[in-house]
Amino acid sequence: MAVFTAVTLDDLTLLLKKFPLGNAIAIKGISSGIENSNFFIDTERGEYVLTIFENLTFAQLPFYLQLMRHLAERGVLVPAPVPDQAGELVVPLHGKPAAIVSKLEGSSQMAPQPVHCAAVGTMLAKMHLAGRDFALQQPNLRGLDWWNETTPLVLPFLDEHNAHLLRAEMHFQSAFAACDHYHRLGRGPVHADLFRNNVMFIGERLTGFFDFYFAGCDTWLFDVAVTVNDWCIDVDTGVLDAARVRALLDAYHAVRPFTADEQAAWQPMLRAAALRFWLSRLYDLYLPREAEMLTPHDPTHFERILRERIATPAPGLFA
Ligand SMILES: Nc1ncnc2c1ncn2[C@@H]1O[C@H](COP(=O)(O)OP(=O)(O)OP(=O)(O)O)[C@@H](O)[C@H]1O
Ligand SMILES: N[C@@H](CCO)C(=O)O
Repeated sequence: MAVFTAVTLDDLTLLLKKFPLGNAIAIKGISSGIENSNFFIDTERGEYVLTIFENLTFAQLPFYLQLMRHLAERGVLVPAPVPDQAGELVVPLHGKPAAIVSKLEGSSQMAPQPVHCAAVGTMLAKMHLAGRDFALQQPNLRGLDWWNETTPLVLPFLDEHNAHLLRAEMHFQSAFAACDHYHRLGRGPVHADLFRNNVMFIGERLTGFFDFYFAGCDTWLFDVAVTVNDWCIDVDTGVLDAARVRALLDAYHAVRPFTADEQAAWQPMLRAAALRFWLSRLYDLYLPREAEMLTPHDPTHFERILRERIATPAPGLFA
């Protein structure tokens, strides 16, 4: 159950007085999700999603919501935030920041085939291109600096085998981030968490990307690597499925062609993307925040993926 802050129909009626959405008709808590309180709301103008942000502050939210607005205005399929009568995208509700966004149709595709991966690749490339003229800047808050801060916090909890892997990979990634071709990689706003559960489909048609609350400015290739490490694997082993990898990468390449620098950076970037989620899952498991209310995700999944990416080269970005 992931409604941490309750909202009644009366609360919604009051809130909607500030929005051009007509009267409130119904509100229903959404049970999935571990970060925020989410609700489907029915209004006289249609169906929307209301989110109360449990951890992000008023100051942090404009980057995410304005990015979603920017992308939606450019035809990228993402929830469009609804401004209130004063033009604000973030409003207070029960003392916490809240936002209303359009509701995407469809559901998550948790057993993707190449056709789904191709649709994700196409939309991801469109998103990267559409983000090029986005004015706000925010670093990826789960990037190398955060890995450096987090590694010493989780190391004491690891056995020698995993501690060795983590130290060695941090060493490898620090060298990678310092090399010339890394600095030539294309950059911009990235989703940075585009897992199967953050994309909607109706059948084979992609209807939208959502949950932008780990977005930040980073290399586009990092976003591709995060996405491939989730969409194109056998979930039990972490081994890449060549047909799905090819479908996703070819579709992306057709919209925004990969560069030679990206090709050279691809194998280390897949490792970086695995490390990022291994670390965050270790952190959530061993150092849970006070407000954390649900079971953390299993870190061993990403330990397995990291070991597999080190052991087995992935298919290249292009032929
Ligand atoms: N714009 C939207 N349109 C349709 N459904 C949505 C939308 N936003 C959220 N949802 C639904 O709400 C659920 C929870 O949302 P979300 O994943 O953003 O929650 P969270 O607590 O931020 O998540 P997470 O666990 O992924 O960190 C989603 O699985 C989806 O079913
Ligand atoms: N996608 C992340 C959770 C944060 O959305 C994970 O699987 O660890």
